[in-house]
Amino acid sequence: MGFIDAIKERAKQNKMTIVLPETNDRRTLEAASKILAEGIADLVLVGNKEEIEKGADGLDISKATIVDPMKSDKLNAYIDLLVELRKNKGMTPEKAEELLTKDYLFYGVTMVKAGDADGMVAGACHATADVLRPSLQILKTAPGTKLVSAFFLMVVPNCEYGANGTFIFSDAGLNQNPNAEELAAIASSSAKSFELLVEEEPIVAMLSHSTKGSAKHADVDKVVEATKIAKELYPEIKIDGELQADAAIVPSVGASKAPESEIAGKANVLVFPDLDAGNIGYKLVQRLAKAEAYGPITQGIARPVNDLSRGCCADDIVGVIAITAVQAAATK
Ligand SMILES: CC(C)(COP(=O)(O)OP(=O)(O)OC[C@H]1O[C@@H](n2cnc3c(N)ncnc32)[C@H](O)[C@@H]1OP(=O)(O)O)[C@@H](O)C(=O)NCCC(=O)NCCS
Ligand SMILES: CC(=O)OP(=O)(O)O
Repeated sequence: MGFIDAIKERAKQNKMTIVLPETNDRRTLEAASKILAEGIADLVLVGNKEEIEKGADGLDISKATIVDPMKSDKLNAYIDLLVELRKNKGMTPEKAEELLTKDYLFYGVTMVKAGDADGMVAGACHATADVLRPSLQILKTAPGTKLVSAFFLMVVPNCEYGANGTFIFSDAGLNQNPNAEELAAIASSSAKSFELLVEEEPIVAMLSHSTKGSAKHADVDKVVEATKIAKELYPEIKIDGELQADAAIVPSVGASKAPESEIAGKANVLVFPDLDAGNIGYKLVQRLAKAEAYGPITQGIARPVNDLSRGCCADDIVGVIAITAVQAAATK
């Protein structure tokens, strides 16, 4: 069974409730109809009932719960919750009502915070910052986590590298220029996410344009330092760096460029030095190698809220909803 089919089966066995706020997006409604037909999760669609039903013409979304913020009997409780959580940041009841009724992302995240949904998926028609900012502000980080980061679960067809072509690419969505400590934290979270979602041992490569001193630059020094920190803080993780991408995943290149490394040539978790590299890298593999790309999946938020690329298709949304359900079940 392939990666995403295995995730769907796991989601079906422990059904979670996922909220979808982008109900004006046809791909989201198509994904909703597939999720409900396959029994992968229970869904809450946020928006005006008539408009959603019109947008879903020809699709069966009858098993979804539709919540209209303007008519919701929870609105006052959510206003109070938002004010309580953000009063130090200037949140007033008026602002909270405006956010909750006009911005469905805020309504969805607040539902998750209140325990009325287990997770949220959005981003088909909102930029990543607009999806992640309310999530970070309202849900905050999981216990024991300081840094939230975001990865793509990549499934590359006909690929012998990684875990039969399955990889985590991290951080490909959130932290723009992580320092060495932050890169080490991203490596640790990504290893845990790989274990949870792929159910295989993570083998982590800290990527660079240099392999074991082949190039000299401050950017290389950052990755070397991050690798040192990660090895000290997380001795249980199989990790090495700095490695170029070919040395990280291709056994013959790893053996030639980094013969002492136990990781080189075997990596399945690729930690990129910054968001430029991670985001550009995932999109190239997705488009040129025709890989499935699920994400950006967040790690380290108290409850799962996951993002999408605006270039996604309905099946990508189905995959991210199933992944969100598995993350939610693991933390419930
Ligand atoms: C996600 C993002 C919007 C956060 O931006 P920001 O400017 O830090 O936002 P804010 O300052 O409003 O922060 C919001 C809250 O999140 C917290 N936060 C921000 N980044 C965080 C992180 N990585 N981990 C944990 N908390 C974080 C802040 O501490 C803040 O908390 P507070 O409001 O309670 O004090 C920003 O990192 C971003 O734009 N990233 C790039 C996204 C992107 O364009 N990706 C490319 C396409 S996938
Ligand atoms: C993940 C990502 O790059 O998102 P978008 O394509 O929407 O900018």
